[in-house]
Amino acid sequence: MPIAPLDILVHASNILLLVAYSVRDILWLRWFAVAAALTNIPFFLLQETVLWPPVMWACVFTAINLAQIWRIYLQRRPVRLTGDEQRLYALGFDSIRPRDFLSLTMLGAWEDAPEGKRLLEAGKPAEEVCIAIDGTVAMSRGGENLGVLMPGQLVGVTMVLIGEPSPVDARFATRGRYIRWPVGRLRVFLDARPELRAAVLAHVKQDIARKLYGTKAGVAA
Ligand SMILES: Nc1ncnc2c1ncn2[C@@H]1O[C@@H]2COP(=O)(O)O[C@H]2[C@H]1O
Repeated sequence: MPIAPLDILVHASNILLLVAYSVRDILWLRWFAVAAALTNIPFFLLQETVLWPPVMWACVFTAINLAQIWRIYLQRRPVRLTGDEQRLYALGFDSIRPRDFLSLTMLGAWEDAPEGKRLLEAGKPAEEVCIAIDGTVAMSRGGENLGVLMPGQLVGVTMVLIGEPSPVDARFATRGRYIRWPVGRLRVFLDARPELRAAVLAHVKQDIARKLYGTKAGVAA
């Protein structure tokens, strides 16, 4: 059976669609789907009576696929961390994927701290969890010095976990720089991302264990 020249477009389009359904990467699937639709459109346009409905639907599918392709490229962009983020990442967050880590830091706010800046007030609940990347944080209770937290250690996390007011004051013993996350926003954010939540909780457990046993990254008296 001879193949009409215009029918070649339909065959080519369906072969492209076949390839689209065979690939495993969603990005390639969408590119082949776009190619299939664009190959098919001239077939409908070149009929004696132009077949507008399939042309219109092919355009709709192509637009959706192109928008999704754009989104996938944005998601797959290499992650670039700022100086602060790189420093924090190196301070013990390297078990978290850089892209997840970036979304976590974007939720927080970076601040410079003068010496004496208070992060926790005895008797008040911790509303924020903080981590210094520079400077040390001294803890005290009733004037008694309880030790210092080093850069990379969480400040306020045990209070957040047990839901009780802080028994200690925590203040920067030196000038420093730190990131802070409001507890409420952090909870909502992590509840929607179970994998990242598990990774963050693993990090929290390690942090608490180090504080408990006073390892080199733990509380220094
Ligand atoms: N009674 C205490 N004695 C010594 N350190 C404490 C005491 N209570 C709390 N801390 C420390 O103070 C820190 C405040 O931040 P975290 O809750 O992350 O972890 C807390 C502990 O490391």
